[in-house]
Amino acid sequence: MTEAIQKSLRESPIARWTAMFVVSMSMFGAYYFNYAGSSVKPILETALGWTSNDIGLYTGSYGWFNVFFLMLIFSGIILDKLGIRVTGLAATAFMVVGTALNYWAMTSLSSAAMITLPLFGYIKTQVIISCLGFAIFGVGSEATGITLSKAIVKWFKGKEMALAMGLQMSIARLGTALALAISLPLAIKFSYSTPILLAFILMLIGLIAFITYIVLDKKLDASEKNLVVEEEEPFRIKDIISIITNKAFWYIAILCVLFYGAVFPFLYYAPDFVINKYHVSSQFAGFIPMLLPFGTIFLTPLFGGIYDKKGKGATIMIVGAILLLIVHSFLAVPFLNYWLFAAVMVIILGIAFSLVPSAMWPSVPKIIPEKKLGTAYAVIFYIQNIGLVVIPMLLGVVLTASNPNVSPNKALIKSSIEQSFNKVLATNQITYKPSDLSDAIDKTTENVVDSIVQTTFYTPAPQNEVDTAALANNIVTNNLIAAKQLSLNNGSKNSLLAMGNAFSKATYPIIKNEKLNITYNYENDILLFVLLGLLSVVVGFLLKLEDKKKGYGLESPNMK
Ligand SMILES: C[C@H](NC(=O)[C@@H](N)CCCCN)C(=O)O
Repeated sequence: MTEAIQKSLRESPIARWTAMFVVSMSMFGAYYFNYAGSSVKPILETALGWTSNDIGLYTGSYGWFNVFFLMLIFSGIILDKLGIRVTGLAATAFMVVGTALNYWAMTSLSSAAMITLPLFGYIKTQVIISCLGFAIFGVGSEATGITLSKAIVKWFKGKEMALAMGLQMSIARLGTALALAISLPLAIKFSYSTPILLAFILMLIGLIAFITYIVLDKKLDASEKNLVVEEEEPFRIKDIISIITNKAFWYIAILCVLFYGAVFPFLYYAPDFVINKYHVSSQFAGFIPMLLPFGTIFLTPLFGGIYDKKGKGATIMIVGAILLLIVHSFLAVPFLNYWLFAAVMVIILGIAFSLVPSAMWPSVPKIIPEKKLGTAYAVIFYIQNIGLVVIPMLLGVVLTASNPNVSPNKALIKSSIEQSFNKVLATNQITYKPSDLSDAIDKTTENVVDSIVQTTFYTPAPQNEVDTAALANNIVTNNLIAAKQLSLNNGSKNSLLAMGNAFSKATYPIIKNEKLNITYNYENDILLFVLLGLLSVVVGFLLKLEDKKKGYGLESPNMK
C-alpha cells in the first residue's frame, strides 16, 4: 500500500481548506438573504404596501418551523443519524425552495389579495406565502449551519479547527455585509424584488457548492477506509439524554442565548437608538451599527487562530462577555452622548462579537463526542432561536412601557380614518355591515399607528399634537384618493379591509414627509442588555469552573 493511500485527506492542507471554503459558500448566501429582506423594508412598504406588522411577521417567520415545529432539533438528529452529505444536501435544497417560493410570492401574487387564516386573521396572501418561503429557507439555513460546523470538525479536529470555524463565520458575515451594502441600492435601481432574485442565485450557488463538497467528503472517507480510526458507536436517540444532562453543554447554550440576545436585537434597535441618544442624523444612523459585522469578518478568524495555538477558550469567552457588559454599561450612561463614543462602543462590541463565537463553537466538540455533535449544535441553535424571538419582544414591551407619552395620538388617527371611510362609503353609496366597518377601521388604525412608530425610527423632529393632527389631515385627503383608485363597488368586509390597506399604504409617504418625532428613551432597554451582559460573564466563569472540574480542555490548544 502506498503512503498516499494510507494518509487521510485531512492531512492535506489544500484539501481541507478547499473543503472549508466550498462548504462555507452555502452560508454566504444564507446570511445574505437573512438580512436582504429587512434592508429593503422601506421599498416593500411603498412598492407592495406591506405594513410594519407585515414586515415584522415576515422577518420573524424565519424561525417558525425551527422553533414551533422543532425542525431544528430534527435537523440535528437527522445530521447525526444520516450524516453530513444527506443533511447538507437537503438543507441547501430547502434554502433554494424557500427562497424561490418567497420570490414567486413577491413578484407573482397580487399585493391586494387577502385571505383569512386561523391564528393570523385577515392577512395579505402575498405576505403569508412569502413568510412560508422564508420559514422554509430558515429550516434550511439553520440546518446548513449545524451541518457546516460538523463538517469542519470532521476535517479539522486536532488541527486549525477554530481558525476554520472563524473563517467560515467570516464568509457568512461577508454575506451579511453584502446585504447591508447593496440590497437597498439594488432595489432602488432595479426593483424591490432584485435583492431576492440575487438571494435565489446565491442559494443555487450554495447548492452547487455543497454538491462539490460531497465529492470531497466522499474522497475523505475513501482516504480513511484503510486507516485505523477509532470506530464510534452510531448515534442513538438516547444520546440526547447524555447531551442535555451535561452541565458544560448547558453553560455554552445559556451563554449563547444571552450573548447573541444582547447583540442581534441591539443591532435591530441601534439605528433608532443612535438617532435618539447620540443625535446622529437619520441618514447616517445605519452606518454606526454597520461597523459591527464588518469588524467581525477580520477578527473572528484571528481569535480562532489564537484559540487553536494557545488555547484559553473559556477565557476568550469570558473576555468577550466582559467587553459586552462594558459596552452596554457605557451606552447606558446618560451624559455620554457624543456620536463618536457610540461608534467606538460598537467597534468594541464587534471585538466581543468576534471573541465569543470564535471560542464558543469550536469548544462544543471538546465537550460532546463527534457522533452527537449535530444534535448538540441543533439544541444550542434552538435555544438561541427562542431567545431571538423572546428578547426583541421583551425589548419592545420595555420600550413601550418606558415611553408612555410618545405614542402617536391613536384616537385622533382613528377618527380621521373613520372620516375617510365614511366619506368614501357615502360618496359611492356603498352599503356595509357596521361591525365590518368598525373592524376595518380598527385594523387600519393599528397599521397606521404601527407604521408611524416604525417610520419615525428614521425621521426624528420635535413631536407635538399639531404634527399628529397635520398627519391625520393628510391621511384623510390622500386616502380618499387611494380608496377611489381601488374602484370600490361593494361593502363586503374584504373590500372594507382592502380599502384600509390602501389607506395605510398611502400613509407611508405622508408619514415620511411629516417628520414626526417620537423620541424614545432607550435607557431601560439598554439596562436589559447590561443584565444580559452581566449574566453572560457569570455563565462564562461557571463554564470555566466546570471545565476545570471535568477536564474538557477548553483552555488547551486545539492543535496537537
Ligand atoms: C455561527 C453562528 N450562527 C448562528 O448563530 C446561527 N443560528 C445563525 C444565526 C443567523 C442570524 N441571523 C453565528 O452566526 O455566529
